[in-house]
Amino acid sequence: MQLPKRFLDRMKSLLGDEFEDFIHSYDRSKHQGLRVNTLKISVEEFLRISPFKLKPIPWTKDGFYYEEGERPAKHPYYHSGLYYIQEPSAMAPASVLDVLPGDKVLDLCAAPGGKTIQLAAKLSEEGIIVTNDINLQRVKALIKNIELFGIKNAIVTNETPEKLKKYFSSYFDKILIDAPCSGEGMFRKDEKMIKSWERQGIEPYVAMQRAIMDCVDGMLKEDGELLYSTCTFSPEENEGIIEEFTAKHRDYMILPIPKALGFDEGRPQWIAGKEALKDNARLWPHKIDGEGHFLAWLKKECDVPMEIHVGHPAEMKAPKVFSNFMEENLNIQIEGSFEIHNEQLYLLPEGLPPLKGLKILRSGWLLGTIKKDRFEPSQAMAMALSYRDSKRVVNFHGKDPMIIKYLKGETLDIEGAKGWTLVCVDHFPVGWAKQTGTMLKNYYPPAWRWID
Ligand SMILES: C[S@@+](CC[C@H](N)C(=O)[O-])C[C@H]1O[C@@H](n2cnc3c(N)ncnc32)[C@H](O)[C@@H]1O
Repeated sequence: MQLPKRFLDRMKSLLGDEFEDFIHSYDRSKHQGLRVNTLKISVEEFLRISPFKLKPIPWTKDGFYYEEGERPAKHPYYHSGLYYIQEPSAMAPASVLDVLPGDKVLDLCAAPGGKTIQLAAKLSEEGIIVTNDINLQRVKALIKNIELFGIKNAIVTNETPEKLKKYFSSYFDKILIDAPCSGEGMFRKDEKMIKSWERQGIEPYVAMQRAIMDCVDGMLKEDGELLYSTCTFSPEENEGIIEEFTAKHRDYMILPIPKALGFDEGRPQWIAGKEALKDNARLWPHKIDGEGHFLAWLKKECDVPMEIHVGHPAEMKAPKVFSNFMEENLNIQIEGSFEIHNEQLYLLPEGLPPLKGLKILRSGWLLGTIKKDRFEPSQAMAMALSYRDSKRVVNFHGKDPMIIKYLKGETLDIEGAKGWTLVCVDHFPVGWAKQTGTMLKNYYPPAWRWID
């Protein structure tokens, strides 16, 4: 791999004796990881049914290395949202941020959503995750992942941090800023990053990171926590940003990130910064089985806990067509506050402030479309149900060729009682079909179809 000379010279002067080890890591192969989606399956159960040989990733309970040559994205279990494929070091930020069920969480730079899915699993369906990205194309991938992984309590926005700040004043318990960065830590994984680095360098990213960080304080509650992460080595984008932020916001304390997992200390000496920056973590490709990352974990301190009052959207009961749909097709009652946007019915998470004026692409659980007196259930609904919730289920074994036919969008010659039918692989839902009596009409979304 041809690394830029400017990059090598800088790393050599920063790392000194360590440089040789660092540079040799580029001759080793990259590591592949997957993370079990605990919203759908426990780690123990997944390990029991896993078709792959897996080895634990030390810094996250649900993450595993898989071996070279395996193709987990080409398995029906991937289509049922049982796991997300993610670079192992990228699992660290959401693993360190201490998200608890019931928290209100912001993932500010979220697309395509690897960390959102991890944070949502920690919420265990209680609380809210607002997941945002400034890039609309990337938000589309984020929405697909929200649906595939069965997340019901996400608000997906396509906004600037400045605008979000106006709506979510002192609202969040936890904020993740997985900042846009120069990507030096990803050179081994993705050589395209080298070209982009040569074109842009680090300066534009430092400016973006500063602007983003300027907005987060207003959105975090007192006593709340913030995790800042990048996948780059340059001190200006890492310790430099945290030094500046904590100098501006004296009520923030740097929390120590445990180092027993192979993580290294932050390097205040590289920017003449304060000692406390050592509590940040650096993940080095020559010290762990993963790519380069930086993590800073901060807490906003307060003396007296503050009561935050937020407005609530008007309550709306389930519309009649949806109640009829539930009665005919489900074994459960979906209850709460509903909202209809462009014929689409959503179940809203509880405790939202008024959001009129924000560019929202998903508000909670998209249940389906109301077309006059008909209700058509969504893929997002299928992916967040359990097979027990549906009155009619067709279940295929993971190795049954019929499941691939379904995932390819084909009609299946299977007889059964008429009505909406949840199609499952080993009892994990993958989508809807409509049973006509003699066959299953396929409702698997064309954009999600299996391609050989
Ligand atoms: C490192 S990537 C995020 C990866 C993501 N957290 C994940 O785990 O899948 C950084 C993201 O920040 C977004 N971004 C850049 N500037 C932003 C801004 N000012 N506000 C919000 N998002 C921004 C980019 O579009 C990009 O998707």
